Amino acid sequence: MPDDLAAPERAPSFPAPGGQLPQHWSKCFGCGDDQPAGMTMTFVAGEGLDVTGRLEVAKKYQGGPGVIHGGILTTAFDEAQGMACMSLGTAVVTGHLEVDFARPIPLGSVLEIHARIDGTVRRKVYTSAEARIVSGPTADPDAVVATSRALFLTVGAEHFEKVKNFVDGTPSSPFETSSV
Ligand SMILES: CCCCCCCC/C=C\CCCCCCCC(=O)SCCNC(=O)CCNC(=O)[C@H](O)C(C)(C)COP(=O)(O)OP(=O)(O)OC[C@H]1O[C@@H](n2cnc3c(N)ncnc32)[C@H](O)[C@@H]1OP(=O)(O)O
Repeated sequence: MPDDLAAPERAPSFPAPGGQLPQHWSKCFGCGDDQPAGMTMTFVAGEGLDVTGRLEVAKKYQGGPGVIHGGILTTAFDEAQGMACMSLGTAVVTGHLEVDFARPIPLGSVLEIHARIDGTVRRKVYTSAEARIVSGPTADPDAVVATSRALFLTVGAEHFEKVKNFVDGTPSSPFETSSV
């Protein structure tokens, strides 16, 4: 974490504390409602540059016997820390993300992930988050079961220009075929 972190303003477009965040993209695997395979995470704004996300740990997310797959948990952190960046009012993408898995997370549990912006340097947005099991098997809202740190980069609309024709998984341009 750099020493010269700036503390950004909360964007006026960010929901009031306790308010539900909109999906950032309906086909997103993490939060979209137009993504049948997705995790349908939901998010509530915190008091500052932070959010609390919720994930129901479905059977299909199994990695080891009875527990969440580490990649799914990593995805949940990516989504939560990205959604915290919504408080800046600009689009971001993940540059780097690391996770510490502290406790097993059983299938059937409900996770809450509290994620925040720690500060910014130019386009770099430093974030962190913790996960807790708030209901279901082994629930203990005081116990942190995993933590994450991630670096996001703010991007403009041009970042998505080259890939925008692939949103439905069917390349239409420049290849004009779905076999590519
Ligand atoms: C995703 C949809 C967003 C929709 C937006 C709606 C608005 C809502 C807002 C918010 C909600 C968002 C919710 C999202 C949740 C999910 C997010 C994901 O999963 S995103 C997919 C995975 N990530 C990628 O696909 C990136 C692929 N990588 C790239 O495109 C580039 O590498 C990119 C943009 C990350 C950086 O490339 P450069 O050319 O723009 O920037 P350079 O000049 O290389 O770096 C700028 C600074 O960042 C540092 N930097 C870059 N990458 C770094 C890294 N990996 N580690 C450390 N530093 C890094 C560099 O050292 C440089 O630092 P110095 O300013 O010079 O100090």
